[in-house]
Amino acid sequence: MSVTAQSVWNNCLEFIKDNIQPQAYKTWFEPIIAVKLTDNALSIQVPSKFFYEWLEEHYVKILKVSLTKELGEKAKLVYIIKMENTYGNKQPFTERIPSSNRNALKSQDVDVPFNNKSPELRNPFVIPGIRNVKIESQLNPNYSFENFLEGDSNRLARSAGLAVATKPGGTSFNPLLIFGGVGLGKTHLAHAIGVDIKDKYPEKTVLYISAEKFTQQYIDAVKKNNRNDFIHFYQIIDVLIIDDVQFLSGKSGTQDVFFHIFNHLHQNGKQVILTSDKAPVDMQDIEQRLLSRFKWGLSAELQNPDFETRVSILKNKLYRDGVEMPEDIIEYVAKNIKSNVRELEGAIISLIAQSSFNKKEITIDLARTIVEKFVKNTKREVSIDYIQKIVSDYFLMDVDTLQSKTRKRHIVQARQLAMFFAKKLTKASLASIGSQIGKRDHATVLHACKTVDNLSSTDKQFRKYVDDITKKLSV
Ligand SMILES: Nc1ncnc2c1ncn2[C@@H]1O[C@H](COP(=O)(O)OP(=O)(O)OP(=O)(O)O)[C@@H](O)[C@H]1O
Repeated sequence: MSVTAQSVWNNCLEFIKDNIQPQAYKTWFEPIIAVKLTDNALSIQVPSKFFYEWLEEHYVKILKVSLTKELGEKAKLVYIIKMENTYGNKQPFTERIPSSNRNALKSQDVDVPFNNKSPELRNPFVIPGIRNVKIESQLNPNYSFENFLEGDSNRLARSAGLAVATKPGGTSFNPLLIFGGVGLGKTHLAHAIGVDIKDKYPEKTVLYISAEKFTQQYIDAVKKNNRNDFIHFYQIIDVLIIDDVQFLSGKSGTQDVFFHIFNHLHQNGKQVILTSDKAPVDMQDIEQRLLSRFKWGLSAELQNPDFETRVSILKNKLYRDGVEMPEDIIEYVAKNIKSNVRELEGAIISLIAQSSFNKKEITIDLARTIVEKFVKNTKREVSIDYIQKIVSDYFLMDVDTLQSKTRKRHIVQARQLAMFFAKKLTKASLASIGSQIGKRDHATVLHACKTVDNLSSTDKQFRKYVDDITKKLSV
């Protein structure tokens, strides 16, 4: 039987299949097409540069062993990269890697026949299209379990995190969704899990990414026609940590791609960790099928820490920073800042800074001034619900009336003001604002924002509404 590119490649595939995970085989080897066999060189066509890069980084050894078995010690592999269909042209076209490159390949020593990586393709975490962004694990080693202090408010979430870190993908906490209010430690805990997994299982690919960055990467990938590469990239991660998933609200394209990535990871026993500022039942504008996935594992809440936990967090911070502080001052701060650990830490840092810059002794009086100023100056996170409540109270109506379908002028104006402030003070998308304020579409919200802008520069009374509500919302 004559030896063809196909027959050589089939034999290689049989060998490779026996030696790697079925899913990896399916993802990285099934799409390859054997194209040509000349002398000792087998040319294979791969779907993209990213694909090529991945093979080189992860499977070069097995490729070398299998091909050497087939073609002998002088075996060489040539990649042909199939370009993606960039300009709406239905016909895909192929691009050979530059001949100079191929020649270099052929002239290389047999011991390194596969070592043909071009430097720009070295990093497997570079998604084509966002080529210069190095992703790595993105974990912050300062956010560890040791310095995430335990209390009643976070015991469940912390223990679940520890269990996941011990056996990623192997517990029923998959996904693990950590939710809670602003500054309560969601990001810290999510990192701690990732850091611990990396310590215990250095070979695992762990990736921390904010939902916002994930969305941006996806938009870029779509723009550059790299959607499939984007999906492939995320599908090979062992532990995927996505922070602030509520950001996906109203972004149906990103939700859709995340749904596919999530399913793939989950089916393959990979761990998914999510954080959110609200429980799944309270998430707005997230598709039902995705919400139901979020509920598959464990949703663990981080609540406001109690007084004792707040004191321990402060003491721990001071200890780590090597600063001593009288007990009554620590207690004063812990008593007065209750609902946000970031503010708690911020106040103590300001206190230390003030006392050292101004050479002032740390007294209760100084603590009082700082805590007052600090709390006053801290911009509170405003929710769309809160905005609707403030606006409807201001116009002496209830929220249902503000959201109703009526065209009565003063109600329409109240609704438009609520939309305007939601756009100004929250990160929600126009679509999400519209759906939360009376189930309107994004165009209505856009129109509302323009109307409020126009009216406030032409109508004195209306300007007063805007100023009054601004004041109420900034208290
Ligand atoms: N239990 C804890 N022990 C020690 N430090 C904590 C604890 N909880 C929160 N912190 C600290 O509080 C700060 C805020 O935490 P983090 O950024 O994780 O909050 P978050 O819930 O993600 O906030 P956001 O809602 O703004 O995203 C961090 O410096 C973190 O280290």
